[in-house]
Amino acid sequence: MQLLDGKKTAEDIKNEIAAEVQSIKDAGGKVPHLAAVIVGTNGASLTYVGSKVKSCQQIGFDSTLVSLPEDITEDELLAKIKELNEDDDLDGYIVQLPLPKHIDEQKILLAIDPDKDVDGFHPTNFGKMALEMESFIPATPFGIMQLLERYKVETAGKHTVVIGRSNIVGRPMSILMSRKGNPGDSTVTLTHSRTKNLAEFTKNADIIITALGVPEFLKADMVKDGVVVIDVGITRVDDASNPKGYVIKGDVDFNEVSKKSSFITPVPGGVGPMTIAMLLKNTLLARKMRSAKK
Ligand SMILES: Nc1nc(=O)c2c([nH]1)NC[C@@H]1CN(c3ccc(C(=O)N[C@@H](CCC(=O)O)C(=O)O)cc3)C=[N+]21
Repeated sequence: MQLLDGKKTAEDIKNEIAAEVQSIKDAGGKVPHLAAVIVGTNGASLTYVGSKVKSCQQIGFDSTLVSLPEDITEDELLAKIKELNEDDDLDGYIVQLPLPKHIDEQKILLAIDPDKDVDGFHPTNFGKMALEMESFIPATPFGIMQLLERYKVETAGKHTVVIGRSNIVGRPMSILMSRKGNPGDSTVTLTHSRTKNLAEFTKNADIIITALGVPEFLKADMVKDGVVVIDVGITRVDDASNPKGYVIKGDVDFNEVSKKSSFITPVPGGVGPMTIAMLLKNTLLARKMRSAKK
């Protein structure tokens, strides 16, 4: 069993980006500038946005945190987005999801300038991804592809089973694994809450990618020997014995499933840190594209 160490790989990627930022600076250029919009306060969202800001400082990006009240109207949020689209200093931004229920998420994502959409959630970028054109790849799927690439996990001709069809992980992941190239060239099954006999699929999978949010859902008897397991689940489970008051659990029963795996990601320290690294990578790409345009 080999661990796919997201924490270490994310550090490597951040160091590579930091070196590029330094050479931009040396050449007298403008460093990338990333903003995050967060509406209201949710513990997990704050953690994520907090580590993003910290990473920006670490690698020499400019960063802006746009904190908006929970009761902001849709029109007010759209006005803010227009402002960010027009801000010439800003290279890319994300609008942290989920948004409060009174705001139409689709409408907000459509308003983001696709050239600044470093989350890759705008239909233009999603479409380009599906058509194998160059685009911003959503950070979590992009991070998973990087892990597979850097650890030289074979994917061509393999049967990949994705569990979960969310717009930000499961569905884009199924598209990326079926695209031509390495990693890719996989035969993909996208499973979800209406799938019957899920274990019949997972037992036949060479690669399993779980993005479900159900702690320890995937058990050892659901996988075959030598399987590659990518665990995208991160659920906070109350735990009074932990100083934080909670522990983070993935979708995979790691202790048992790891015994049968050829490669497996841990939680925490797997896909999560990669997500942040790839968001930074997309922001660097956005900066390069914008400077090439002028
Ligand atoms: N527009 C938007 N884009 C996102 O990419 C996005 C989002 N909204 N909303 C929330 C989810 C969640 N997400 C995480 C990223 C990193 C970790 C991460 O680094 N996790 C650490 C543990 C962190 C902890 O202690 O909670 C780990 O897995 O090792 C977690 C969660 C990005 N998301």
